[in-house]
Amino acid sequence: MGSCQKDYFSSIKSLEKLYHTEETLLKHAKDYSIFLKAQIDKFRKFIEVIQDAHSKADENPSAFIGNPIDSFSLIKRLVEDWRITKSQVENSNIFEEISSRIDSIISSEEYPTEDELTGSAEGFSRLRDVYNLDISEMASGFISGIKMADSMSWSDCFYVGKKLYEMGDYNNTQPWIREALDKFTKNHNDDQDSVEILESFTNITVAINDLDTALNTSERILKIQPNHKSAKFTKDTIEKLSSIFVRKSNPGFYVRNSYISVRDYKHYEAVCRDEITRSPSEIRDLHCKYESYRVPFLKIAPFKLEIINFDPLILMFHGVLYNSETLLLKARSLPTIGRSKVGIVKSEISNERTSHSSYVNIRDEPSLKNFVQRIEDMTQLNIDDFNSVQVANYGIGGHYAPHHDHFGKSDSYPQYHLGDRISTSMFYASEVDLGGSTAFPLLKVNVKPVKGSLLFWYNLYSSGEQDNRAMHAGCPVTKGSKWIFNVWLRFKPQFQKRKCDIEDDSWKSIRNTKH
Ligand SMILES: O=C(O)CCC(=O)C(=O)O
Ligand SMILES: [Fe+2]
Repeated sequence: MGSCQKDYFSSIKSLEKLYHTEETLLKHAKDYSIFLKAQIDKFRKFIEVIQDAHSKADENPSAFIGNPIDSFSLIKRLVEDWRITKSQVENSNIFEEISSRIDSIISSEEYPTEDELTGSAEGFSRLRDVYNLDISEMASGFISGIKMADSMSWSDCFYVGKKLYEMGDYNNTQPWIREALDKFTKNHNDDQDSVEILESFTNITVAINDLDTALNTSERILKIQPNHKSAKFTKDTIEKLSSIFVRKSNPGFYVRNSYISVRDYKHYEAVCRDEITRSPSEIRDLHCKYESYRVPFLKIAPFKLEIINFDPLILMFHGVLYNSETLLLKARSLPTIGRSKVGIVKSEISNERTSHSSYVNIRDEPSLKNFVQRIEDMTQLNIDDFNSVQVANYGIGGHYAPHHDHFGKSDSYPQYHLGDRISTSMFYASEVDLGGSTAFPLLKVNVKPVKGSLLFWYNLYSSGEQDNRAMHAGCPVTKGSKWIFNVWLRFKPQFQKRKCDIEDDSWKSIRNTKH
């Protein structure tokens, strides 16, 4: 041993040194156990929160996730919280088994992606915009005055804000971040653990130019850590700036999606909210009737027809879709259903239209023979060239911004020789719990979905000119899910069916589009 011998046992001093070494080890061990305990407490809390949510859903999971708050929380938990939990478990090296189990779920193909969380947050902002919802109310689980879910946590609200920020929707970012901060402040004391969170609040509020909030959070950080560099920098900069400029408490810029031309969009939103409606004299002559169109079969079972608008004609036929037909069309659409696209020639995914859709070839389905016949009976149009039904499904916050079903100016659409889309026949294939109506902004008409009914309208004047008054939209779905089946018939095969005016009556567009 020679010179290597430390002779600890012979030296109190040396033993004392060892004692201190062990003391340090012990401290490390304690730190480690505190860390583990904190991890376990966090983990337990995480389990409790999810367990809590699941026990409420046990009886009827589909009703539970059928509202925007719970469905957002579910996706957020899957996309964010489970990933974080997984990495915490991994780091502690203790739960390798659990980690690999979680991993196999997280990496499975069905697992929601970041895009889903983004889409869900975007739906939130749309609901708020279109229905003028109050964010605090939403965050406490209320939508349009109805209690739909438990309160959202501060981090749920923060993630909504963060996602909206990433999407460039800065105007909607601020209220969510402020709501998150309010919740965080109510439920936490400012201590060392808060610093990182307050930093995130500071960063995002600086980014959206909400400098009042950024100043508040950096001052709070400095109370906990007086030498915190970036908080100091932020505070100093804001104070310097405000000695030069008058500080605004609102974000200094306003960005929304490019398809929103503000005036028309505001008008459409007001029609969705039933804030803009027709006057009593405009609706005076509307009525319901039994209609058999001189078809012998319909004499026995006439259509229940509701006239929604006279010019342009909008009709609603009630009780014209059987459950068996709904199930069949949905089932046939499922293998190919995907995110809806817009544009006829070069169609692409857009947040103008946030639904899923696909086409089903009805000529392949002998059991849809009556369904096809019914379309002919209702529309009184020629259906020889119609072969496929578009099946579309909207989730919460899903919508279709105002648009025309006619082809616009393009002459390169499919089967051009058949002419433009003369009419739309749209079946409502589900009840929608809240929202999801079909709005005709220029006509101030807002039709609520009724399962099993068909909404019919013309997109062209009888002269064949495009009738722009028929502009329409699918208002965002607030609760539940919306299914529709679309049938578009073409102009040219109707030459013997719809009396064709020689006069170009497109001037009506100009006269009737004022609002
Ligand atoms: O969802 C709606 O109510 C409207 C759908 C629509 O306009 C379309 O699919 O072209
Ligand atoms: Fe449409």
